[in-house]
Amino acid sequence: MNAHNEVRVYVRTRPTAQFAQELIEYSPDKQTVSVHQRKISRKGVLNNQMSSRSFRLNGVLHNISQEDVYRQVAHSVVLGALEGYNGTVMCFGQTGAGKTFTMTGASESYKQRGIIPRAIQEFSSPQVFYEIDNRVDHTFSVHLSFLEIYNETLVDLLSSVKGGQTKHCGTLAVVEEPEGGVSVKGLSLHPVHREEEALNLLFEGEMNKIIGEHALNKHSSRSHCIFTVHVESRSRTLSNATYVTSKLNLVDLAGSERLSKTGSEGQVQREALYINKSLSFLEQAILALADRRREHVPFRQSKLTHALKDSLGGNCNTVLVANIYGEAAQIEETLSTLRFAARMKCVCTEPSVNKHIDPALQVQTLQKEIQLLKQELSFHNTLANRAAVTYEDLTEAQLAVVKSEVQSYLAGTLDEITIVSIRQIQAVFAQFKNAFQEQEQQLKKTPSTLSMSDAKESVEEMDGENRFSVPTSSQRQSESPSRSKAKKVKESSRKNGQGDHLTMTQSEMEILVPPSAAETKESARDDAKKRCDTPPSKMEAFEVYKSERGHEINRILKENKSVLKERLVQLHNLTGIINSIKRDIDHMRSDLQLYRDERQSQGHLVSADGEPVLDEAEVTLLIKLRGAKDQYRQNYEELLSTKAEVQYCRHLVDQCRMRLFSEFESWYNESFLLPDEVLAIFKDGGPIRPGLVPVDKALALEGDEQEHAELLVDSPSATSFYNAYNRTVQRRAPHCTVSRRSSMGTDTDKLKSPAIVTRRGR
Ligand SMILES: Nc1ncnc2c1ncn2[C@@H]1O[C@H](COP(=O)(O)OP(=O)(O)OP(=O)(O)O)[C@@H](O)[C@H]1O
Repeated sequence: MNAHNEVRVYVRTRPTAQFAQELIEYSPDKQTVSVHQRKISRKGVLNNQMSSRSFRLNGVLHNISQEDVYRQVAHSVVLGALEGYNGTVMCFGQTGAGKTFTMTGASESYKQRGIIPRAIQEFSSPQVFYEIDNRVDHTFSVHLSFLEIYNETLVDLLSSVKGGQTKHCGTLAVVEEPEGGVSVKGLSLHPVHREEEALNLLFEGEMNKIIGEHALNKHSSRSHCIFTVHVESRSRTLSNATYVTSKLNLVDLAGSERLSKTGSEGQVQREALYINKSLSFLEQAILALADRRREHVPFRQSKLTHALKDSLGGNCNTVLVANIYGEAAQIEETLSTLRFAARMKCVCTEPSVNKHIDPALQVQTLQKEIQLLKQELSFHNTLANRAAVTYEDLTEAQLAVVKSEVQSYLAGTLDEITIVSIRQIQAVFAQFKNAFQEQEQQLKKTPSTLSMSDAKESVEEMDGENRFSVPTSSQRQSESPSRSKAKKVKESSRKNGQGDHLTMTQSEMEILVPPSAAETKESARDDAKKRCDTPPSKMEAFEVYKSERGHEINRILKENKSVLKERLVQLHNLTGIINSIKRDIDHMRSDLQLYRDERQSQGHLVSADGEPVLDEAEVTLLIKLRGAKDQYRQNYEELLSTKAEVQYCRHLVDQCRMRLFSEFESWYNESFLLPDEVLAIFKDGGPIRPGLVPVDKALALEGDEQEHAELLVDSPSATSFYNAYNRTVQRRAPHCTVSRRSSMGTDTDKLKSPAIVTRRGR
């Protein structure tokens, strides 16, 4: 089938003994009809001059059998319908010219059967009816409908037949389909499985047609009739959900006639008026369709044109048979019919297969596909030795794990989130989004109840013996002994005068080992009773925590801080001493040089043998210089050792602090924030354990800087800042990371480093 088709047009003459050879001439190639007429003078009298008009068509059907007519006209259209193309075969012409004979044929003679019974037969064999069970690739379902348009009224010619399917009840109406075609609402569709069933319906409909008698035809059809074969074809083997539909419209139009010629009156005359009117609208529609510049085609002017909308100019293979008389007496009507045929030939259609997708079947197909792909994935996972991954929706417990991991990651206590599936990735991103939105909400909601000065007071309250500070790297670097010396030495002697060793006994080290799941569960249960509707502020809670559950780690932290301060003082003192020695050395060197210059000017530096000569004063100076250098070296070594200890002390302090904050955060969450359902999924050995909570929130409690405190108070969950801070700390000192996944045993080993042991011994 072409993508772009012209309507095929044939002319068929009704057999007659008085064929007007001088007026109607068929070319030898049987594709052109020429009509010759005597000219009529101005006075209305015929003269001997002839006028001719030629019409080029697709074929002339003159004196040929019904079988040949079917082969030439309808066969390809019927086959197209089986392939999914819509098709229309339409007979047009003067009353009695042979339209019904062409379309339906003589019902009493099998040989003279027309296009409709032959098309039915073609459907029946071999493709559709008979071999319906034998065909392995496609199944067809065929339905028939028979519509009559009488005086602009739609009539279902098969309404009396049982077994029809009607989508809508009520009066018949032509309706536009969403996909662009048209259908007749309320018209019954009759499923057929055998040729005979189909023929029965045809004949039943024929019987119901309205027929009138007039001068030209004893059994004249007084209406337009559209016999439609609806075909649906589905693949038996393909798992895709597409199916193909088509409809084959076989149209027997009412006769075009001049009222004077039919000699009709009354009812028949009124019918003729309707018929002429609708045929005139058909002509107008054809004219519009043939003119490609016309955007609007007046299909809705009549029921006929509206019902034939997608048969005339749509995606349809359309064929017109123009039925004419051969007699001279009908030459005017013949000419008129041929003009109509010529216009129709200019109409183009765009045949295309009507593919549809069955939504239910598509869902089934996709489900099967998904199942197969899941199996494929599992198979590849097994081959690649990957852990078993499920590709189903995440359960609530799995979602809770994801949430916990994301929180830990944001808090910096988890280095990475292991990706296992797309669903998990989506859940992770959803959690990131949630976290972000929560923070945004909290920032919006939090009233600025505390001013900077209030915050400062709060910080100062926290400051003192129990105040924790995590110094930033820059702070550490800038914390020179000269700056903090006086203050820290005083503080150190006043508050931490108990000794200069790091107090890490075995029992204390155990505190740094993370609690077992059972212990944590127990403690969470104990603390659950502390829950109340409004959780206490974190600052209050932190104070309570330090004095109760976090007492031991807090004590160790304080002790380590005091040792750190001592070391810093030592470092500062040593730096002062070294600088002072260095200055002495420089002075001695310049004194020595001056002395040597003086002696050289007196010429006493070298003996007669050329050996350098030293006097007593110079020797004394040199001995002093060497002594100063030795001192310098010793102090410098001590300085290096003290620096290492300071660094290590800082690490311990950081670690203790992180631990304190982290455990406080867990305790706070479990005691006041986490709902019972979430706590319920904290199971022994399960992936979610108390303690996998953001350290950033705990860090928010530290009070070294006013800014920290303000953010903390105004927005305890303003974690972005602290996340960034925490990450920086982690980057700079990765071993300080508090991670539930890292072995705390390793951290404990670090606390026992030889440097400290050596220091303790001193
Ligand atoms: N090609 C033909 N061969 C034999 N008989 C024919 C042929 N064409 C028409 N006839 C006969 O002519 C008569 C009128 O034909 P038909 O009823 O098909 O005309 P029609 O165009 O359908 O008329 P109407 O528009 O009034 O219904 C019928 O008796 C039919 O058998």
